[in-house]
Amino acid sequence: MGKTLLSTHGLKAFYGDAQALFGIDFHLDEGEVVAIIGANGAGKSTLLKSLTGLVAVPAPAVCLHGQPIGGLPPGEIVRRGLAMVPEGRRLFPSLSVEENLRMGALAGRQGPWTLERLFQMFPILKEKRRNPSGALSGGQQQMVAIGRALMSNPQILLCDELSLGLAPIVIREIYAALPTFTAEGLTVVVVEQDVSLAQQVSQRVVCLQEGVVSLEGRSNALTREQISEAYFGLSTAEAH
Ligand SMILES: Nc1ncnc2c1ncn2[C@@H]1O[C@H](COP(=O)(O)OP(=O)(O)OP(=O)(O)O)[C@@H](O)[C@H]1O
Repeated sequence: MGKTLLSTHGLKAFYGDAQALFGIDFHLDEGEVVAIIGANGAGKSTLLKSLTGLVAVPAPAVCLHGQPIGGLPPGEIVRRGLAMVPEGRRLFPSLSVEENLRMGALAGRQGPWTLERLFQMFPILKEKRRNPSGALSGGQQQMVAIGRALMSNPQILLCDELSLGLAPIVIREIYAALPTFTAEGLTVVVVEQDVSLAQQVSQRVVCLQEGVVSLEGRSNALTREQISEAYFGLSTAEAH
């Protein structure tokens, strides 16, 4: 595995007075796919938002290539190579597929990801390039959201619940694109509610529980019991 690209150090995050993260030490090595799992409200989205400047955190709490980036404006963080596919996709529904994709390039960098490259990967988007994105199916909209993030040519792609509301066959199709991203040198984080899927698509799993890391390990080495305990705070035996 490559060297550490991104790291957090005792990361705490707040919404007003309410604390959501309680000292997260997280790291991301070059080229890996890491899955973040955890129950509703565990802090998964808050972690991603803290990395991308959407939730303000102290500068030294998040480092990219060893440089503090915590609390930088989101646009600056995109320029430094982090891009997020947000939960719920957050497209501009009245804008066309192509316009949504081009938005992603505005704050970004030069690199391998162009409109043509995305259209090769997701040919349906080429077919529908002039359609309003709001008229697409959920899976196609997710492809647009991924494509928009890739258009900024990130080093790190953070994906928040790609599978939300999608049929299993569509989810498989979306996740099948991950190896193409890593082959281009991308490092990927996926937040995923489906634990088996999270294990299948990643090399490493990090489980959050109530704002702390409750488990971390190789995806193929963690047992159901370990995950169950880390996820719910109960062992399987206790849960039944
Ligand atoms: N905008 C907000 N204002 C106040 N509290 C928030 C806000 N967003 C999240 N929280 C709280 O922060 C905690 C972590 O939420 P977060 O959305 O990060 O969890 P999550 O693991 O992503 O859950 P989910 O799977 O439901 O998206 C929860 O207690 C949640 O209620």
